[in-house]
Amino acid sequence: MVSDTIAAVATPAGTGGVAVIRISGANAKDVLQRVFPRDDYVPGQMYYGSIKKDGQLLDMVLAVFFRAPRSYTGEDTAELHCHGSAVGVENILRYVMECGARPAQPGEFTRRAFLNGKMDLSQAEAVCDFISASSQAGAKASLGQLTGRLRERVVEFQDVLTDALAQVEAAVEYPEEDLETEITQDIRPVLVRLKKDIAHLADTFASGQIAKEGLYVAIAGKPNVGKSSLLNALTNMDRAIVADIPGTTRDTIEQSFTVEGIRINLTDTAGIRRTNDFIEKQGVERSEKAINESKLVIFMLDAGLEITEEDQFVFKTLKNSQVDVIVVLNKLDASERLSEEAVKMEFGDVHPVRISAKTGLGIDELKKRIVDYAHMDQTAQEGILITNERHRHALDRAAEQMGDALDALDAGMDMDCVTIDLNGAWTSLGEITGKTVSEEIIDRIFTKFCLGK
Ligand SMILES: Nc1nc2c(c(=O)[nH]1)N(C=O)[C@@H](CNc1ccc(C(=O)N[C@@H](CCC(=O)O)C(=O)O)cc1)CN2
Ligand SMILES: Nc1nc2c(ncn2[C@@H]2O[C@H](COP(=O)(O)OP(=O)(O)OP(=O)(O)O)[C@@H](O)[C@H]2O)c(=O)[nH]1
Ligand SMILES: [Mg+2]
Repeated sequence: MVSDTIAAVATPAGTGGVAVIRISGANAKDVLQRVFPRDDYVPGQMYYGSIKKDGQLLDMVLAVFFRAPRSYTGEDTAELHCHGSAVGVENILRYVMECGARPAQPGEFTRRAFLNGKMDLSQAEAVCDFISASSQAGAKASLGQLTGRLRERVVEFQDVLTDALAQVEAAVEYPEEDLETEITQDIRPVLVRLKKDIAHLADTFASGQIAKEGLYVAIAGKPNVGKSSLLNALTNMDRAIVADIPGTTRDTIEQSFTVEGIRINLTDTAGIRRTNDFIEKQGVERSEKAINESKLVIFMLDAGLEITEEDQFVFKTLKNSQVDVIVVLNKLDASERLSEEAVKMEFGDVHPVRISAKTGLGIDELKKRIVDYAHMDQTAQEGILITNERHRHALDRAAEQMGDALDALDAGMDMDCVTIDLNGAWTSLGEITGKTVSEEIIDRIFTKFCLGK
């Protein structure tokens, strides 16, 4: 494959300790030779020296050359490790372009790595996810994929399919030998098992989403129960205005924090109640929207008050939106008029967390309850978590096609039908590794990358 030579700054824009310029393509060595002349470069060895243009010093740098295919992209690649000066880097990059490279497009280095077989599509996507990970859990999930664990699993699935297909094809080819019954008996359990494994992997998407994006949690309750105080206590910030006036919070307030490496995206909402106030009404609508967009809602009650119609109104809203709920009894530092029994009588078999947003009592326990919830649907197999909608879709589709194949088998349909479904499942799986995706999809994936990657 002939490819032109691309270059870009691989490190973030601006001032830094060191900035790296990366050059990749058939002419990478020529370009390097011109900006950083040497007799030869031992691949992988770093050399210290100057970059001079028309006798004028641009920077003192470290340079390294990697020979194809032993590089990140699989092409000849050179790197210039410059001082992290915005002006200096600009000068060197311009010089590199003048010496025969052209600016790389976003994701173009990794795209070349993919096209040269250095990694599959799931690994390339994981590179992007790892860079933008905002929590330990997200970093861990993407790093697992980056090292090829998802690819290996998918290839395992495909190998099973390939074997099954070979057997089915034997039955098609020698119909007179009545192999069909025998083969059906042989492969049926294998296919059932495979379908289950594929579906199981797809199911890790719920946990994968939490790892990647964080868990979306809203705080809901009638006005003045202490929702904003709880947002401040959980995030350890003075983020939301707190006042002893019902209806203080008008708009939703979002703030993220992490517990045990899991990102929690918390939304404080306006107290929900029936109101004729125009602004408050819109606040309530936004609260309902925030609740619908959350997986988990902290339903807050004031322990100093009996349950009121307003509390029941909030609870009804939560029931309607079918979110999971943690009930919290707040203001326990002040008084306790509301008993746990009364709460259970009203709202069912909940285990309220007893807190004081003011003193911090019970906040750690509440955090633990939230983290336990995040771990609840942990169905990870061998630590692989699906974090990408595209991958989940492909797995769902493959599981569906496996189901179709089994139905065809059980209905005693023509073996050709089984072959079509199994081939379909194989193709769906191939979308994850990139074996069976269109150019457009590959384009779409790589243009989302950052420049220099
Ligand atoms: N300076 C620098 N640091 C970096 C990168 C880079 O491109 N440059 N990477 C970019 O993302 C990551 C490391 N990824 C890399 C992956 C493969 C190869 C590579 O040269 N592979 C060859 C040879 C392996 C070997 O010598 O054992 C190969 O696969 O054949 C280099 C970097 C993170 N750190
Ligand atoms: N004693 C005590 N007071 C609290 C506690 N939490 C909140 N408060 C007080 O209750 C009042 C209302 O608190 P907020 O946090 O503004 O309540 P809110 O639910 O956000 O109210 P709205 O935004 O109006 O819906 C304030 O005066 C807080 O100081 C608590 O744990 N104990
Ligand atoms: Mg508030």
